[in-house]
Amino acid sequence: TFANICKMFISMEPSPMTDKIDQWFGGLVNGVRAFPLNFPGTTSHGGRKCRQKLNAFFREVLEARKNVDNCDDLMSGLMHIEDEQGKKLSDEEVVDNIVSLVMAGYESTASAIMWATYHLAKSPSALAKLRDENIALVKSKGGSTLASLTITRDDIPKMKYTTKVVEETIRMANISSMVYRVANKDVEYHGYTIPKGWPVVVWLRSLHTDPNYYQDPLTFNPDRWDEPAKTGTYQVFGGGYRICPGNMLARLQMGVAQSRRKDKLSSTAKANGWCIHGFP
Ligand code: HEM
Repeated sequence: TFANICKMFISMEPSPMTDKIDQWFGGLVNGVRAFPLNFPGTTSHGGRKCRQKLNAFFREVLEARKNVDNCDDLMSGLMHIEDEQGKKLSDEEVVDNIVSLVMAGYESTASAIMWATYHLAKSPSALAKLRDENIALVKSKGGSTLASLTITRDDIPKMKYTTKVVEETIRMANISSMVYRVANKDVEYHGYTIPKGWPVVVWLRSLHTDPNYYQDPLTFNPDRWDEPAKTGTYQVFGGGYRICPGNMLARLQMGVAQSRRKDKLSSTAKANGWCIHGFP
């Protein structure tokens, strides 16, 4: 996947350098999730260093493009895009967009697919239902094996159980466990006042595991999505103007990944004694 990202974003072919960039992104993601202690040796500090290396690298690519740009990739698109007044993005904004898009769109979906694998492996009944749906889909398209299944847009509405698996996975996995906001007016909350202008961390994970909203919240139960969540209680992709713009793409990618599931996951899980570890 990362090799594809490098091709699409900066027309770069796989090389030892792309491996290095992948590692820097890994370090950056760890740093973002870590406690923000910025001194040498901490994960947060390591993340900041990775970010500096990424900035320097993408800046170099961008500078080289200023002389000759015959590429048809994301960086080129960002360099040339103009708003209604003809204003272009600054160099810093181009680099920031590249870094945030890779961070937001790559690790997030990959982690979510990993968590789906984990939960399905621990839940043989859910895996069996998913498999039944996939096999029915294969047959409806005249195929005989899961490997032959190619999902098209028309298939998506038929993948009802798959959709429930996807929603239940992202509810439980909470890949983005929080969003950041600023209070735009004084807010009273449980006897406390959050003054206007204060930065606030909205801890989404507690919302999605609150027994007031989700019965038996730590149990993986895709069928709970037979009923929609109560308004405001499901914000895996954030909300409002800043809602994740990749949310439908992520759901689609996760759904397609589920269509190739084998039925041997549960024995692998048992053999390996898998257990849940929260994100740091
Ligand atoms: C399971 C996968 C994903 C999850 C759980 C997720 C979750 C989130 C969350 C919670 C936010 C913050 C929204 C807010 O502040 O209200 C966000 C922002 C964002 N996401 Fe995602 N995301 C996922 C996949 C993706 C993908 C695939 C892309 C792009 C290809 C993407 C691009 C972005 C961008 C650019 C932002 C920043 C939006 C802004 O600040 O205006 N995300 N995402």
